[in-house]
This record gives sequence, C-alpha cells and structure tokens, in this order.
Amino acid sequence: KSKSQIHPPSPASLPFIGHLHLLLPIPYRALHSLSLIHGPIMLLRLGQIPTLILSSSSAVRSMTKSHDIAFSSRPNLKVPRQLFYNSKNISFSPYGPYWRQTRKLSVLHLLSTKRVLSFRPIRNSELSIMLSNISNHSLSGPINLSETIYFFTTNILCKVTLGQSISEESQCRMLHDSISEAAMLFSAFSADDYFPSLKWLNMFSSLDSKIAKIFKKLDGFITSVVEDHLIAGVRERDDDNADLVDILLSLQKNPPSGEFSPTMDEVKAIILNMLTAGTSTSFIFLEWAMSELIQNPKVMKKLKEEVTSVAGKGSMVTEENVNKMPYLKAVAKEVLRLHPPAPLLLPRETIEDIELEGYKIPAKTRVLINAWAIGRDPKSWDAAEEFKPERFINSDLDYHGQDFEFIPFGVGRRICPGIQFAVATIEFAIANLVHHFDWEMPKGLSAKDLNMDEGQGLAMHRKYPLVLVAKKVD
Ligand code: HEM
Repeated sequence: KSKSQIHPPSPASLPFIGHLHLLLPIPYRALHSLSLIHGPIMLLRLGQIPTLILSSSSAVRSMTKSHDIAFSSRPNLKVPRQLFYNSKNISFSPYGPYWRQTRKLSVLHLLSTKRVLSFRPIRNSELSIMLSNISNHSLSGPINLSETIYFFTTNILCKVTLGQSISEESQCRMLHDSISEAAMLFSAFSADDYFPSLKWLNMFSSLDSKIAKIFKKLDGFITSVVEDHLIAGVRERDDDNADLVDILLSLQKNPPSGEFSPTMDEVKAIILNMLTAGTSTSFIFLEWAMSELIQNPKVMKKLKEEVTSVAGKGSMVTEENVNKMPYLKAVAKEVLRLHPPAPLLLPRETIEDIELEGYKIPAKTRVLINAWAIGRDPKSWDAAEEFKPERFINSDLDYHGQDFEFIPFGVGRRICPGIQFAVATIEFAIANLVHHFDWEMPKGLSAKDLNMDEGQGLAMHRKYPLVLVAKKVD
C-alpha cells in the first residue's frame, strides 16, 4: 500500500472509549509520550471521534504550507456552542463566511495596533493598582501572587471590553468568578463532544446545568452593560476612549462599506470571547514567568539590570521603555516556549479529505497540535528542558506563525489575533514586577522547593498558586 492510502499510526485502543484513557492525567504530556512511540503524526479515536495529533514542527509546516484552509475549521463543541450564543464567537465558529467577517472585524477594529495603543492608560492604571496592592501587602508576609495577577489581567480585559464604568468591586468580583468558572468549563469532559450519537450519556452529567447557570449570569451582565451603553450614548469607533462594546455597537449601527453589521447576540458573543480568550492566557503566562524567574536567579538578576539600565532606578517602567529591552523579550519568549498557555492550541477540524506527509486524512477529522511538545523537541532546541532566554538573543525566531518550532499563538489563518494585545500587557507587567520588588520564597523555603507541577485539564495553569514574598526596592 502506498502511504497515501493508509491512515497515520495509532496505538492499541479499548472498545467503546477508544484512546480516551490515554489522555490522562495531563493531555499534552500524555500525547507527547505517545508520539515518541508512534510518531509525530498519529491518529487516535477519542470516543467516537477520529483525532489527528501533530507533534512536530515539520508536520505543522506541511499542514500550514500545503493545507492551511483545509485545517482551518473548529469542531462544534458543547461548551462554546452553549456559552457563546451558538458558537457566534471568533474562536469556535466553523470556517466560513461568518468566521471570516468576525475575524476581519476583530483584526481591523478590536485588536489593531492603534487600538492596542489606545488602551495604554488602562494598562498603566491597572498596573499601578497591582503594584500598590503588592506594596501594601509586602509587610504582612507572603502574597498569593497568582490571585493578584489574575485580578490584574481580568481587570484590564474587563475595562477594555466593557468600559471604565465596570469598577465597582462587587461587579468585578462577579465577573472574575464567572470568567474563571467559564474557563474551567472548557476543560470539563463533555460526553457529547466524544460520543455524539449517544445523547443519553448526558443524563449522567451535570455539565448542561453548569453551563446554563454560568451563561445566565454572564449573559445577564453583558446585556446590562450593553443597555447602559445604549442609554448613555455609544461612543464612535474612532474615539480613543471607546471600549469594545462601543466599537461593536457603532459597527452594528453604521458598518463601513463591505463590512458586516453584527446582531446583538453576535456582539455579546464577541465580547465574551475577548474576555475569556484574553484573561486566562495572560494570567497563565505571568504565573509561569514569575515561577521561572524565581527558579533562575541569574536570569532574574540580568533582567533586573536591563530594566534598571533602561528605565532608571525607582521610576515606573513605561511601555516605550519595554521596547528597548531585548532580554525581557527573550525571557517572555522562553516562558512561552516552555509553558505555552494553550499547550494544544485550540482544536481544529479538517474540512475536506487531505493527504498530509503521505497519510490519508478524511474530512471532519478533529486535529490537536501539540505546541508544548514542539517547543521542547530536542531536534529543534539545545538543552530543550532548560530555561535559557539567551537562546532568543541574536535570533530571528518569533511567535508570529512563521517559525513552526515555536507556535505558542498557533499558526495559519486561525493564529491568535490578540498577540499584540497580549504582549503589550505581559511584557509591561513582568518588567514592572521585577523592577519594583525583590522576590523571594516564603521563609524557610528555597527556590528548589517551588512546586512547578501543572494542573490537570487543557489549559496549562500551575497546579498550586504561586505564593512569594515581595520586598520593595528602595
Ligand atoms: C499570552 C496570551 C495568549 C496566548 C498564548 C494565546 C494563544 C492563542 C492560541 C494558541 C489560539 C489558537 C490558534 C490556532 O488555532 O492556531 C488563540 C486564538 C485566539 N485568541 Fe489568543 N492567546 C493569547 C491572548 C489573547 C488575547 C489577549 C486575545 C484578545 C483580547 C486573544 C484572542 C484570541 C481569539 C479571538 C482567538 C481565535 C482566533 C480564530 O479562531 O480565528 N488571545 N490564541
């Protein structure tokens, strides 16, 4: 048989569940171990769903260079379907006209360079709030940095999307809780997604009612924010103070020629998409960045020196300063290489039959791309498991989807459209956190004691919160 007639290799499977049990406990690690035995292009059966696993840069290169469109759909999964107004968000809508329109809208109007710059005052004020919270806390003992960072990233996203008025503590708290509950739902096991023909399996799960409860809370909240905007008067989209709700409502009322006018459910789905896509990813990045810096004091020292030499002692590091900090940028890349917040990216689905590196892949195959394994592949990286930001100095390697060995933001047409937004926040936060404080482990513990385990599920968050002592730098 020629390769084009055969399916990719596959491990032995169990009746009924297929290979589902092989994903435990941590899917990207388990899939990596399997790929070492069965190869970088593997076909698993997860319940009833044929799922292609890509684990090498060359497989991702072939996918993107030769079949980008064919790999550009997303599976119709339960949580996004029910949470995002029937998958009316960008992240989970299937490849087609609706996705193209919303993607264009987000790239042109919500996440453009100009727009990301216009949100600078929000980043500045949220950063000042985070620094003073840490400062106030620093005398009374160790601080739960995970929690502090979570508030920081969620507040930025809330203010950018919903507007400055969302500042009341109770509103923020409700939104923080709901967003983190929604993020947890994405990692929950949904029988529907793996056994679509066995609807009765749902009887044994409480997932539907959990989704309905969170949806009700989030929808109620976003609807009231939209109504408030309509009552107060929607800002025009070229207004620098416009938030994302303003921009979407102004596009709805007055779409530029050739662009589409989103319905109210579509506006709400896009808003919710921005809130969920932007918060946990940036939060996870910052948690791992601080963990790695604690574990690698030489890197921390070198980074502090760079930040002080550019920004000067004692003052706030500005976003302009950050652009003159190559070592900081290298540290950020190294964190994303070892700890990609979405280690399996977001699932894809093929839209037609394809031949990939000689293997036959039918239409409607689900696809998982193991960015975590690719970032640690010893064929591409020297001392792949070590945290060495220096590898990115004097190197053109970047995360914009051209270098297939480094794909924390994905590749091709479905690559993350929020890269600029994310990088502006995370580099700025790291620079200031290391500039204003000396960070240490709680009394009696050393860096070696820091637990670096990952939590279960699909996102790559820390298993345990990061608790550190902050000493203010004079
Ligand atoms: C460190 C932060 C972030 C990381 C690591 C990240 C990573 C990703 C990844 C891996 C994907 C899937 C790409 C693929 O399928 O190839 C994605 C998609 C997406 N991201 Fe991000 N992201 C981050 C921050 C953000 C932010 C701040 C926003 C917006 C405010 C955002 C909005 C989106 C959207 C809308 C999609 C869906 C794109 C589509 O399906 O066409 N992301 N992101």
